[in-house]
Amino acid sequence: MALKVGYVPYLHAEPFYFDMERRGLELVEKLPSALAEAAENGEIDAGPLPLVDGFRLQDRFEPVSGFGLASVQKTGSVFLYASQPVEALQEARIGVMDGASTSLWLLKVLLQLKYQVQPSAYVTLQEPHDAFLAVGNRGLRQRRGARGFPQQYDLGEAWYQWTGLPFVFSRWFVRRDADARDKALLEDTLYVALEDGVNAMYQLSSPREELLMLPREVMLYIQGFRYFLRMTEQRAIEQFQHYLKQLEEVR
Ligand SMILES: C=C(O[C@@H]1C=C(C(=O)O)C=C[C@H]1O)C(=O)O
Repeated sequence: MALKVGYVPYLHAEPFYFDMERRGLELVEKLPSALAEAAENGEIDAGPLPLVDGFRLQDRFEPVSGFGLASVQKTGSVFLYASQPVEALQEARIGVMDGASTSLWLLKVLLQLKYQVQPSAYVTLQEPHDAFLAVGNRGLRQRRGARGFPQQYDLGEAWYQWTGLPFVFSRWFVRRDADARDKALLEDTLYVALEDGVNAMYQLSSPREELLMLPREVMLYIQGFRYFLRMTEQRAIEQFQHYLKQLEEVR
């Protein structure tokens, strides 16, 4: 049986899927925030799970080598837009775009521990809000700003300025009891992704109209990510876990 793989419909995730359908893997579209549940209830066997969700699924899912997604110095698509400077967001209501999971925890860590402000609530975008978190392709489309919210912060950049580290958003996981040959196939398609998937994004000849991006902008955006997690990214994960623990303690 072909593995069912969670497909995140974001531009920066496209390299991962470059070789998958051709090799017989079945893609199931999911926002990052829906991947963990889909993994738990058997809708998918593998996928780039948000870092925070990966922590709690480790008994049934194992990492696929070092594959994952990290921003190096900034994301270009994970933004907080605010009506006032971030230091003034004490008691503010923060809207959160569908899809956010680890990025929401990154926002909480930054607000409470870096900027020392405690918002009053995290709400949906349909409810009134003083600031909001944008991710994925909607974040990309709004990269030049959001009307009514003059302050804009790239969360990957805020994290990098604070820690000097990249930020890890997701890691590839596969069901521990999946067939060994299926696991090997998945891993191999991800190695192809690292080379050919990323290269394909560097060699686009036409603009991505829906995202208002020229080929060169796509290239620069993709260059801002790492698709394989090494020592520095591992240290970044540990640093983030340390802050998540601190967040629990101050609550
Ligand atoms: C870098 C981004 O991060 C995405 C957001 C994630 C999350 O919030 O859990 C997980 C993986 C990424 O696909 C983005 O949205 O641009």
